Amino acid sequence: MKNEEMALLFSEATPYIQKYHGKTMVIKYGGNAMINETLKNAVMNDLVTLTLLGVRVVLVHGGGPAINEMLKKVGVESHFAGGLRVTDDATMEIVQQVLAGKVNKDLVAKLRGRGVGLCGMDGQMLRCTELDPQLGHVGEIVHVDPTLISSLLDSGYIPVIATVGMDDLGQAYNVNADTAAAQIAIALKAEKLVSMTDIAGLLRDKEDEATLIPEVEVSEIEGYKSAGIIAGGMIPKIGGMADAIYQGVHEAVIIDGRVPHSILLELFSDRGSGTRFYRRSHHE
Ligand SMILES: Nc1ncnc2c1ncn2[C@@H]1O[C@H](COP(=O)(O)OP(=O)(O)O)[C@@H](O)[C@H]1O
Ligand SMILES: CC(=O)N[C@@H](CCC(=O)OP(=O)(O)O)C(=O)O
Repeated sequence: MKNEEMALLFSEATPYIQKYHGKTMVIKYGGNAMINETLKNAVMNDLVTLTLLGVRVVLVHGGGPAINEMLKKVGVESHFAGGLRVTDDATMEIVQQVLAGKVNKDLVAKLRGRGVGLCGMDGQMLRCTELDPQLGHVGEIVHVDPTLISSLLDSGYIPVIATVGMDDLGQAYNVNADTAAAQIAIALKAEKLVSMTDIAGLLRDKEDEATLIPEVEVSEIEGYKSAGIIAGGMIPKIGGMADAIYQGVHEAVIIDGRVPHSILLELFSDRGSGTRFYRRSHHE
């Protein structure tokens, strides 16, 4: 990069650095975008950069593919309904082991001493009840207690959260990571919710990236749903985006986690990518 380009980059970033300084950002990193170690390392490096720029970063992670792999290894069959994993006792055990164990600690290890790995059971952060008896131990979040997250942020750490919650009796629940990230963002009164996934954003035709929908006004979501555009893992993702916007999170976007440094480009440049959600009355 030429010196001039470098200088331009910094001057373009300055207003954004100012805007996000001291603000809370909830970043959801989907299992499907954890393609390889190099990319995971790059994403975690970017999160450290964000904290050095004064952003209060909360990482909420998925791990669907890693759960699938382990379930296959131990011979437990798995099904999804409406984008959610049907979770019986055996599945719940694996979800807890993989999500709150391996996936969580692998990410913590890449945050160069700044990460603290937690799951929704810690500090009763994600209090759950059963969402639907047909889905088994899939949790509906009834309360988010952000105390533990806030105290870690105040101490300069990056909380790394696996979305396993529990009820008052200690029963574990499997919570979709996008749903949890949105509820956590709401409870923290976050400035921004970013979901990093393995696709360019919400597409009209999911096989064709040229059909990217760059902006969605939240009241349009129902129309997209009835047109069958939103399917599979996109269902809880879009639901989370809408909840966040309706409940006071200022910005919510889905970006392509496979693109190197997509999070830095989204936050600090004019080249916003992916799909941005907004509410008309709040649209600048
Ligand atoms: N309209 C759509 N636009 C984009 N992706 C879609 C759409 N409908 C369904 N999808 C699917 O949603 C997937 C992303 O959700 P998911 O697999 O849960 O990823 P993550 O692990 O990042 O949460 C995409 O890879 C795509 O296959
Ligand atoms: C209830 C439910 O579906 N839970 C998810 C939790 C992990 C997740 O959401 O991971 P991704 O973000 O990688 O999809 C699951 O069991 O796969």
